[in-house]
Amino acid sequence: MSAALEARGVALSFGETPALRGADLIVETGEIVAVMGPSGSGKSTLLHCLAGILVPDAGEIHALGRRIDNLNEAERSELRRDRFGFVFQFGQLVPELTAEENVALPLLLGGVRREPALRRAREWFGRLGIDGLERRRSGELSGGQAQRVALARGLVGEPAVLFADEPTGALDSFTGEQVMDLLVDSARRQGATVVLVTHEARVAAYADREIMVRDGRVTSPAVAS
Ligand SMILES: Nc1ncnc2c1ncn2[C@@H]1O[C@H](COP(=O)(O)OP(=O)(O)OP(=O)(O)O)[C@@H](O)[C@H]1O
Repeated sequence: MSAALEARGVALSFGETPALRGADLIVETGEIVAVMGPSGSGKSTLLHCLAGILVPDAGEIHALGRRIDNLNEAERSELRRDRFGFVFQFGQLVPELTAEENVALPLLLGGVRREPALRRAREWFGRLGIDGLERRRSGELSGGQAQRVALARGLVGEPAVLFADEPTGALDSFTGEQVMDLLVDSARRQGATVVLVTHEARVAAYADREIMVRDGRVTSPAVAS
């Protein structure tokens, strides 16, 4: 296996608050890694650094065979748009858009024309068990339905890496497990690498490997054994 993502000695502070203090991590291609650890330990900050959203103060980030921490904002934004997918805790759908437009959004931003983008978006509704909801707006969806729409949006562009930050955090346990089943199944089907931040052991159990972040460092195990 080759590495999809690597953090080397990554440090980042928010003002006086150190969030990461020398985090090391290697995620292999196609691997599903759960990032666990106490509240405030730096899990989300690590995900944001690996995804090129935040730039570390020190250390290096490598993604998909290139160093990314020294790219400029436009280059990182292009990388995120073209190669990464994202799912967040509260779905963060655009309320003015229909569900299918939300799913199509990464394709539209990537330059795909509206009709083919919507066609590809619609394919996901059957796949994720939410057909019939294509024209609804986010205010007309249940939490579980909205999170499936968000998952479809994260995967529609066939990203090399899916970043999921507490994707089930706002869901009851049954709905959360349904969303995790779909996330893992779809990611494996696409061969996507997944970085999953969660504080729930039940959710982490879906991953190939669990890593622990404490006080801004990866304490166990930073590399697949
Ligand atoms: N935008 C920000 N501005 C200031 N401090 C921040 C910011 N984001 C994170 N921090 C601080 O950085 C540290 C790490 O935060 P981070 O969100 O990465 O932790 P976490 O492990 O994901 O926590 P949780 O499980 O509670 O979401 C915390 O001390 C947090 O307060």
